[in-house]
Amino acid sequence: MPNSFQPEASHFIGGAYVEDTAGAPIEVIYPHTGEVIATVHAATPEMVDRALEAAKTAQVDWAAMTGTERGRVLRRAAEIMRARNRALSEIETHDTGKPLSETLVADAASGADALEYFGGLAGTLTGEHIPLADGDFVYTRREALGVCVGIGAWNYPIQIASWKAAPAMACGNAMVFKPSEMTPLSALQLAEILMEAGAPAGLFNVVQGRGDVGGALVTDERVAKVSLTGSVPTGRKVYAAAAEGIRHVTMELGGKSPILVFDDADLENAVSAAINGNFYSTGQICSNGTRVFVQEGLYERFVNRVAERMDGAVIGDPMDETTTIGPMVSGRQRDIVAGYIAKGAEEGARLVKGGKVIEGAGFYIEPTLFADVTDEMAIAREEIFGPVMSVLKFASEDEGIARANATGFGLAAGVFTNDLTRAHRVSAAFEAGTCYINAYNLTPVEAPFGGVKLSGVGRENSKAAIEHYSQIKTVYVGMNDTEAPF
Ligand SMILES: NC(=O)c1ccc[n+]([C@@H]2O[C@H](COP(=O)([O-])OP(=O)(O)OC[C@H]3O[C@@H](n4cnc5c(N)ncnc54)[C@H](O)[C@@H]3O)[C@@H](O)[C@H]2O)c1
Repeated sequence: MPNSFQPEASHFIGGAYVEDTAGAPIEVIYPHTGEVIATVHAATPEMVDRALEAAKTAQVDWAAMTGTERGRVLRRAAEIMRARNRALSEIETHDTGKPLSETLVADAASGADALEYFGGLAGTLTGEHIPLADGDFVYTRREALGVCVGIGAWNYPIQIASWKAAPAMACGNAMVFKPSEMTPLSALQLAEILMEAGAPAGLFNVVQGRGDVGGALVTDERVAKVSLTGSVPTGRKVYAAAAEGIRHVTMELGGKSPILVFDDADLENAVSAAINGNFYSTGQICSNGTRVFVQEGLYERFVNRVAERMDGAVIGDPMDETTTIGPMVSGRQRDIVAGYIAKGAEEGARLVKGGKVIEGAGFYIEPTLFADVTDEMAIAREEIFGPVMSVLKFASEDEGIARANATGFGLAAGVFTNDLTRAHRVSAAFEAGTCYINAYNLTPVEAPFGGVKLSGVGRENSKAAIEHYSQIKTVYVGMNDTEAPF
């Protein structure tokens, strides 16, 4: 068993690794081999309490620093993260099974972007001055919320941790982060990096555990804000639990996003986007465009071309840098996907390519293409979170938009067309938080990211995230005598 992935201890609290073996063990499985590569322990109530207390204490002095000083720490952390990109990517590949060809460019690299971006923004955060009658005025102070809780999903562990921690810390908050129990390793690395970059002990803490540990964090009275990345069912629970204490929330939840490909689209670009938007990270991406609506005139050519291009997928050892499709994160997730594939075939979709579980120790399944999918089929309605593309046929623009929006989700949407006005008209009509024109699934830190409808509330990345990690205090200044009726 490779033991280089065993962390020094399960949790990172108050600036140091902390172990408490009284918590239930959680095995970390390498999805390529099914081997246990590390074991951590779920946080006991005592660990949760210590982490929240450490965050509460650290937050006071951190918020008193200038934004420029806070930003310096974040930008230093970004540099350390970039310098360690390969080691962090190898951890992420072993934790998630995602190929190294991806983790080298999309995980810690994106986390570093967030630290750098919000590090740069920290010094610019200000309130405003509002002049009133007779010399009175109001000024506003942009203040931190306090202790924030971050809860992560397993598909982009260090990216999710960084996307939450960076804006939180830029605004003067402290954080307790709970990674997904499937992928507990890399958030500990982020905690180490932040300490090395000069963050005070207790500013960013990591506790391990399952939903019960998440639940304990969400309802603690020391917590001002909860940011969750996860599924809609978990989102409902966490949002409701946070509401009890009137806590701020950001909910980054699931999706079933549409891509509309019109007859006049550039075929190769649309096919590339559909491949990226369904098979990158073996399909385990919230904003994937899993319902690909293709206009009648291009439909057969599109389906054939996707199938041809799928022959170029390199499935296998995720540590081999030529691999483009790794295993699913777990046997359970692979079985869920296999179940959807069986249902798709049963419900009459045309299986064009793939569809089979790849037998062996790892959790592999073939990238799968279904054509002739209809709106009522389970594969067109439910989030699969695996490498399954559904292609549906449409005729008119109005029909395409109506069907694209006929879902409870609203995370992302894409349109491929060379008609300039149609591209903008369709984007305006999409019920989605992020829309793409002749592109798909790019998430630069400068752009707001988040969902509408069941896909969530709040935005990550960009200046918009600042609104979700700070609050405005109004200070009214009287410059005149105070009048009273008696
Ligand atoms: N919108 C986004 O930015 C985004 C990004 C990645 C993944 N996702 C979504 O995440 C899902 C896949 O991730 P997952 O399977 O890890 O999600 P999940 O909902 O099962 O778990 C997410 C996290 O919530 C925790 N949790 C579970 N129950 C809880 C409770 N009652 N209280 C507090 N915390 C609790 C889990 O331990 C985990 O850390 C998909 O639906 C995907 O679309 C969304």
